[in-house]
Amino acid sequence: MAVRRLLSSKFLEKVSKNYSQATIAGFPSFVKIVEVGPRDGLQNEKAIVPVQTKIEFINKLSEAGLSVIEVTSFVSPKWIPQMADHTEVMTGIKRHPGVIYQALVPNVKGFHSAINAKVNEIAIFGAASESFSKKNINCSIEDSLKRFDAVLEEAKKTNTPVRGYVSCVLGCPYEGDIDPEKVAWVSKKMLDMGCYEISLGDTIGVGTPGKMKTLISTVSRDVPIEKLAVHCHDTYGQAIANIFAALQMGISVVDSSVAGLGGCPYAKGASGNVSTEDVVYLMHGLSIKTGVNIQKLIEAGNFISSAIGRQTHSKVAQATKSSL
Ligand SMILES: CC(C)(COP(=O)([O-])OP(=O)([O-])OC[C@H]1O[C@@H](n2cnc3c(N)ncnc32)[C@H](O)[C@@H]1OP(=O)([O-])[O-])[C@@H](O)C(=O)NCCC(=O)NCCSC(=O)C[C@@](C)(O)CC(=O)[O-]
Repeated sequence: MAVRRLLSSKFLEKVSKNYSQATIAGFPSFVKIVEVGPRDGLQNEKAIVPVQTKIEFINKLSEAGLSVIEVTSFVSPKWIPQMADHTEVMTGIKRHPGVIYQALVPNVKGFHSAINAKVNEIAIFGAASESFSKKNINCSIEDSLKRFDAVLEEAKKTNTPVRGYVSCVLGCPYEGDIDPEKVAWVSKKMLDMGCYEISLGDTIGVGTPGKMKTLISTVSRDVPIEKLAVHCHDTYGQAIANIFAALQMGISVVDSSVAGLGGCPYAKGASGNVSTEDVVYLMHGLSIKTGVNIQKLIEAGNFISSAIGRQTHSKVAQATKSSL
């Protein structure tokens, strides 16, 4: 009975209300969550998710109070068929004031399509591993940087903010360990091109907290800590621990995917991102503000999980369900 009470939604509310208390020393007072579920979460789904389902899903995420939502990607439909409906989805969603609706863009062609669909921001995506770069975007790291430079030049003309992703920061499915210095080098290049934020992607979720701390201390010598974000997949169950370690290092931007959806089609075996519900629960438990309503977030996660016929990977959503 006591356990059921602990897991009840009232308990969730209580944890969420904790964040009105004083911030715990050493942690940020606010963490920006970048919700990547509609893009990273769905891109790997074999069955095409109907446009209306995606739109309803994104509208629910907006209602949950997320301030940044990665809606889709303007990539080649031959490479990622699930994102071929990018324009319909981007133009079909209800825009909430103050919410940034972002999309992934690999090249200038994608940039123009994204701008025509009225994205607020774009994200370019590179890697710290040569092999992964070739598999994912069909070019070397050096060539990818030239492509990104061209995108950044276009973005300046329209004052479009650009975020940068670096994949394989804690390991690569093809090369194994990746030198943190290489991650720092690619991150600095993207920053110098004009990216306002660099998201460090543990694409295959192999990192552990000690490695995360070494990575952040290396990269933050070249990129200011306030411009860094972490993007953790949960393949080995380390994502929440890695995010906690990142917070201790001063990180205050975290990418996550509601219901723990996702995986990269060019990183075999990689599971979904850390679930947003679990991240929000962690933050609120640490008295860190997120602006997210956890109940509405869980509803959005349950909605998409049932629409695509999958169990949620969020421990918080599972606990809430089992207590009902
Ligand atoms: C980069 C390319 C395009 C190069 O692909 P390519 O084949 O080398 O490109 P291309 O320039 O030779 O063009 C080939 C065809 O694609 C078309 N094309 C070319 N560009 C576009 C575009 N923007 N939109 C629509 N169509 C496009 C182009 O028009 C042409 O069409 P065709 O003449 O054959 O009919 C391709 O490799 C690609 O689209 N890759 C995307 C891969 C991807 O989306 N991966 C998943 C996202 S990354 C990720 O998940 C990791 C992350 C970000 O979450 C962080 C982490 O976890 O680590």
